[in-house]
Amino acid sequence: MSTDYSKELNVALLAVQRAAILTKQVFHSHAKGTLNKSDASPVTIGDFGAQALIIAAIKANFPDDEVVGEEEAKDLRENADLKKTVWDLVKQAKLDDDAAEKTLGGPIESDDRMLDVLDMGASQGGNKGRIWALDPIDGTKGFLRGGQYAVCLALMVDGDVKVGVLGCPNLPIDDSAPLTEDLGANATDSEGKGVLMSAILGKGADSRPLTRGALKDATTISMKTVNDISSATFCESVEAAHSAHGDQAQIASKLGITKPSVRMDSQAKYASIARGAGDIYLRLPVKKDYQEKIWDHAAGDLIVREAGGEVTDAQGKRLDFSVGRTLKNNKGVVAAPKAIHGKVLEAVTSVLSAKQ
Ligand SMILES: Nc1ncnc2c1ncn2[C@@H]1O[C@H](COP(=O)(O)O)[C@@H](OP(=O)(O)O)[C@H]1O
Ligand SMILES: [Mg+2]
Ligand SMILES: [Mg+2]
Ligand SMILES: [Mg+2]
Repeated sequence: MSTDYSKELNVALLAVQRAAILTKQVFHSHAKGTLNKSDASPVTIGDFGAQALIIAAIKANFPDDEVVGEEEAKDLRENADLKKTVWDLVKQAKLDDDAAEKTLGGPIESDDRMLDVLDMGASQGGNKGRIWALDPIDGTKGFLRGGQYAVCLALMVDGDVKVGVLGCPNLPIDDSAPLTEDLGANATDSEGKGVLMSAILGKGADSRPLTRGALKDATTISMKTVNDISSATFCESVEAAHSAHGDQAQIASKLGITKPSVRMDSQAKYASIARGAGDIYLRLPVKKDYQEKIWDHAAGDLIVREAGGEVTDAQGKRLDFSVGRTLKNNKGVVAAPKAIHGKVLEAVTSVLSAKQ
């Protein structure tokens, strides 16, 4: 096993690239096979298929690694039609490059094996050993609505994130494309779209086109220097239930920001600030008891930090990925370039303490 994580990164990049072939196919089809999960959030055939493909690739290369994946096979075990639909998609999703496809272990052998592989995402996480955090489609609501979504994969070792990859099919390839409101709605994966970002701890962050997932073609990315916070661009969730739009508007106004926020689904927010298309990402809790999921943050947290940012919770604590499937030690997320993070956090504290 490599100690510089280059093999892990290579596998993760290719696995995310392959999974995105599947999600893009579903994105363009009318029937997305949407089901509602027990917490009333949606899951689609794209989520199931992408999770199976990525776990298969991880297990082919690192059989002893564990995976904390968002989805499970239960619904497919109970519904033969759904299982067949997902299997038809999974069978077809292949990289053009034979050598790369071989690196991922080739296709999954059978539909039953696909279900077993999907269920290998049941790790409870923790602070010991090698554990991957996988969100096969982050921003499922955005995916369904034609907004941003991301295929997210990160490797943690002893609870610390070492490798992070975000595949964003609907973000511009061009790192300098401005972050505009229309990237949040009516997003497409037409020409010029589709970016794959990554980071290895201590080695910086990169971006490359999603169609070229290998290590080649990478450009280094970094956050923008913000000389005047009042001109910063801040982004937040589209879903008002996922973060407190009202509190975030007050924080922005305290910082003198007059531009409206850019709302977009998924970890595309982390990706966008990491490359300086936006500057600040705020995610303040709506419900006190909601615990953020590690797969919603692991890759983005590392990519932003490696691009020169700081990511904390609303109290200024680093996100703690070592305590299970959720970030139970943290509330909220505040991500910004290192130089201004302290000022942003001051505004967060002042707005939140005024609410008590
Ligand atoms: N009440 C809540 N507060 C915060 N996040 C929530 C939430 N309910 C669901 N989520 C998470 O928000 C994620 C999407 O984040 P965003 O709002 O930034 O697009 C969802 O990921 P999935 O779409 O993978 O399920 C889900 O895990
Ligand atoms: Mg979900
Ligand atoms: Mg998610
Ligand atoms: Mg998801």
